[in-house]
Amino acid sequence: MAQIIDGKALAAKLLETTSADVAEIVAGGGTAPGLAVILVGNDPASQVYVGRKISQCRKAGIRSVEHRLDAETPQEDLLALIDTLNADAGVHGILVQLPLPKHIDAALVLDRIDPGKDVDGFHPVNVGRLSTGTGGLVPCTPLGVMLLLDSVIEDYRGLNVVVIGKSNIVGKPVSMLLLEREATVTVTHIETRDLPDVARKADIIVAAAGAPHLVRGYWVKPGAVVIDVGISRVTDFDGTTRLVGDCATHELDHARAVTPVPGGVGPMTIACLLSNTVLAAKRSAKTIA
Ligand SMILES: Nc1nc2c(c(=O)[nH]1)N[C@@H](CN(C=O)c1ccc(C(=O)N[C@@H](CCC(=O)O)C(=O)O)cc1)CN2
Repeated sequence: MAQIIDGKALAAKLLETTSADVAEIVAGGGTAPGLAVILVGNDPASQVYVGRKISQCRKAGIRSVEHRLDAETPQEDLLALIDTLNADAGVHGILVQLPLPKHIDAALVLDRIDPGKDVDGFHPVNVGRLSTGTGGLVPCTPLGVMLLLDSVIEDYRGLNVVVIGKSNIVGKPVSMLLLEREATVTVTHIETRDLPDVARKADIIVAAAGAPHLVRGYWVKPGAVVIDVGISRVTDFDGTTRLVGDCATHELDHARAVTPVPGGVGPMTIACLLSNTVLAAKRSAKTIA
């Protein structure tokens, strides 16, 4: 039976450490870290995620300000709000929830965030820093994936990792983090030939394709570690809906360890957002390099 890596438990631990960090900053006379969360439109899943981010901030002692904008908000208004938040010394982290409505150029918006406040790690400066291994803020989901992997793997050197999906949010940054640990990383995507054969050579699979149950049992070599980043809502015959990942976890008994969906990578994303906010606050106060 494969070990189930408990993302909820690991996220709870990280949140405890983050809360303790915040308490220490405040006890030392510093300002509590502040996070601004921008949500444009009414996407139901985004509303849930933003709600969770705000409530976790409250629990950790992070000041959070929510900016809910109408779906029709002009791009210029969103950019102007970011300019205001960039200039606000009480705001240490700025996050624009994705996806954005179609009339808004997401790249332009993300580029407008001060890189030091870019707690999502999506700004080109932070992307560059990650790819050159020179610090910066690291995107939350890839950071969460690494912490989950660190709970079962000590030494990545020479391990074969197959990343499924080449998105800017997960596939590319997680590949950079794994390269830093000297793993041998293969990034695959929709055009990759013989994907099951490629995957079968992996010691670690990071599945981030957003394709329900794409990774079947025969794709996974015995003893491999499988991190399932995908979260899709599927409807059963009787009309009930449920969340499933990119991996057919019920076929992965021969794996060494797997993350569940829900309860794996998802909770880590929010926990890492909070720890990035504290890191950004410490850097702005120059208490950390
Ligand atoms: N600005 C950003 N936008 C988006 C990001 C991001 O990191 N920054 N990631 C995703 C959405 N996301 C956070 O924003 C996110 C997704 C899922 C979860 C989560 O905890 N999932 C649960 C199950 C969810 C449920 O119960 O409905 C789980 O996997 O256990 C947290 C955050 C896209 N947008």
